[in-house]
Amino acid sequence: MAGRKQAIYNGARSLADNEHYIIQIFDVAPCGVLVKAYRQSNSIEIYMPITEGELDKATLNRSEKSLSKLADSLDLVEKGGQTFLESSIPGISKPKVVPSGDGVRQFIGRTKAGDETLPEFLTKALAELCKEKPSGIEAVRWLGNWLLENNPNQPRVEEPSDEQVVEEPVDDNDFGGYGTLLPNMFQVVFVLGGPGAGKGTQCAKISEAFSYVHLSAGDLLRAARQDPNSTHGELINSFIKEGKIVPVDITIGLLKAAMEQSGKRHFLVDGFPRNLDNLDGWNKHMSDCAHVNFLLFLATTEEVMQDRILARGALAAKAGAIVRADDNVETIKKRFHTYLESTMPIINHFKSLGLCREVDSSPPPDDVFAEVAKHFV
Ligand SMILES: Nc1ncnc2c1ncn2[C@@H]1O[C@H](COP(=O)(O)OP(=O)(O)OP(=O)(O)O)[C@@H](O)[C@H]1O
Ligand SMILES: O=c1ccn([C@@H]2O[C@H](COP(=O)(O)O)[C@@H](O)[C@H]2O)c(=O)[nH]1
Repeated sequence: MAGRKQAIYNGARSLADNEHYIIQIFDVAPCGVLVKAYRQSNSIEIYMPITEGELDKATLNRSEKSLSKLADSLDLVEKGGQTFLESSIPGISKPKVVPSGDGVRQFIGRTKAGDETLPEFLTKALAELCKEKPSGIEAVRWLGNWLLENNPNQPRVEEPSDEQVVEEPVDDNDFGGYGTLLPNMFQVVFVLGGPGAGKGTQCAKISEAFSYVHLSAGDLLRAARQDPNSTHGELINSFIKEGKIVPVDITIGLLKAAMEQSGKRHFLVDGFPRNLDNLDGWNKHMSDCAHVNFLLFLATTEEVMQDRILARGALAAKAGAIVRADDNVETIKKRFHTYLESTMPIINHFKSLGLCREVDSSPPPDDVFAEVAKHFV
């Protein structure tokens, strides 16, 4: 199409490889525009389609000024061993690596169909087909019906809002976030802040207002500590009393099991990842099944946090409830130390990725929530 159509923009410039390129933009309305960069030295052409939606988001039109701005914003990027054109204008999607060759096999291999991978699901379907032995076109019809009936990803009546999201095509670029977002993945917001910053309080409000499942890593560890079947009870106990961070394999095991058992897709992971070991463990065990949308950071002073924790302990004691083993001045000091030394670098890491949403959690709970909610709408 680009070859036969008249370009609506023609220009020339050097790109990141210091080679000279002819840049042309073709109008392919109503689909959008097509950018072509032609490397003169070896006649290589690189194309970049831009949809009408992206043009709208980027507030670009087909005027000479807009097209020139678009052409000036382009550069080359390398992804997955391929060279793409990329625009620095917000609203225009970043190029995606389309799996090919062995990448296709890996992509299909890790795509989930319920609790199974896609190849496992398809193997089961073919095994059922062999048992039934329909012939001719009937075999195709039978297999189609079986896949439709047994597809674990089809919308379920009891989960309309979550499933609706799962069914929609997901655009990683619109979404941003940490890790690759594939259909059916868990979607996660990490919630961090110092001890007593109000993470649990805000998570309760978010989960109520926005249908997220609240998973507190601390609560899961405390529950596992009490579980007579858990082999880690004593270890967890000693780590919590010392304000130290429990080895990640234990915490990830609890988080992953809770996510899978919930049958839901959207989670607030409260109080995790608390250190580099936690983040590495997450990347190792969860990156193929979970996408982190952003990190919510509840920030307040050490004084406020200490007052809140001590008040929480006093209130529990007064009510005859169990006082947390770490809600005492001695352990609070150790928890602050761990927070500053190990957790702040994780928060700063997410800041550097542009994925940290910070809210001052010093005001009363409802005022904090009014700010927090802005990040979820
Ligand atoms: N904005 C707020 N203003 C006043 N008190 C608050 C506020 N947010 C939470 N609290 C109170 O402070 C105490 C600690 O809050 P919360 O349990 O939500 O914090 P947390 O960050 O989850 O703590 P931890 O890390 O110790 O689990 C609770 O008693 C809670 O009721
Ligand atoms: O990922 C985690 C979360 C928590 N811990 C330990 O539990 C306590 C209490 O956690 P809260 O989030 O404040 O309820 C924390 O001090 C750690 O000792 C953990 O090890 N890993």
